[in-house]
Amino acid sequence: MVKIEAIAVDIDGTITDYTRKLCKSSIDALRLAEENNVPVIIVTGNVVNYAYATAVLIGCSGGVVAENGGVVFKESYNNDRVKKLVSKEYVSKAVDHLYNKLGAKLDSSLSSDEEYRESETVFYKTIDKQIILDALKDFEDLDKIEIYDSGFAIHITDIRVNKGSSLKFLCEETNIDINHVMAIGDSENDEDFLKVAGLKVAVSNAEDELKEISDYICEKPYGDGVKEAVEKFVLNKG
Ligand SMILES: O=C(O)COP(=O)(O)O
Ligand SMILES: [Mg+2]
Repeated sequence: MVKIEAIAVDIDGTITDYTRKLCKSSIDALRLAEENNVPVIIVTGNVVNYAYATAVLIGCSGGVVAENGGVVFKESYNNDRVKKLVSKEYVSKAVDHLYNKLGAKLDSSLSSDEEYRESETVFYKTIDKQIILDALKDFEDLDKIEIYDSGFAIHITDIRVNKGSSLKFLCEETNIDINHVMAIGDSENDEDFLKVAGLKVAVSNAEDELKEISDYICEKPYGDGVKEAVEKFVLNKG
């Protein structure tokens, strides 16, 4: 069994419940990991300031991958702590295309944190993903973007980055061997970072596609699943 030297963990649906409330069990488990010198990296589709606050409030020291890989944050970057890894050029073009096709009905679904998003655009699931996919069928740069359904929202991101490529980048910058990272997630936007990590874990509420690529599927959902994985693979309690 590979020795776990860091944990990479998703936020929504993994350390939170389905209403996005943080699970106490995951807070306790991740703090215990940190106390055992296993840093925790937050890997999320949320914006960097939201992810940063989550990391600080829990006590995670490993840095942050935000916006599905578009932005990373690490304390040790000193004056350059937040790094934007891709431009919003193609995403913005895609969003213009969507507005041209679908008009004002998109407005009510646009995520309220859009003004903070550096590299992607997010719509609430009040609009159907299929409507977005259909409207983008004739978008000229369709091969430059990716559409994810995180289970909580629909993300339009740049194909050049994902949670996996940016986790790798962050690990290289901070001298963490990715083969010794345990990655935990719940949804389709987590596949890329589970794939690059040494140990791939899905919480029990995860979608089937993620479970299929995982080394371990938790018996428990959400934060209780995170606790289960930390106890089993980091604290070696079973
Ligand atoms: O931003 C979302 O829609 C979900 O966020 P997550 O990647 O932390 O689950
Ligand atoms: Mg999630």
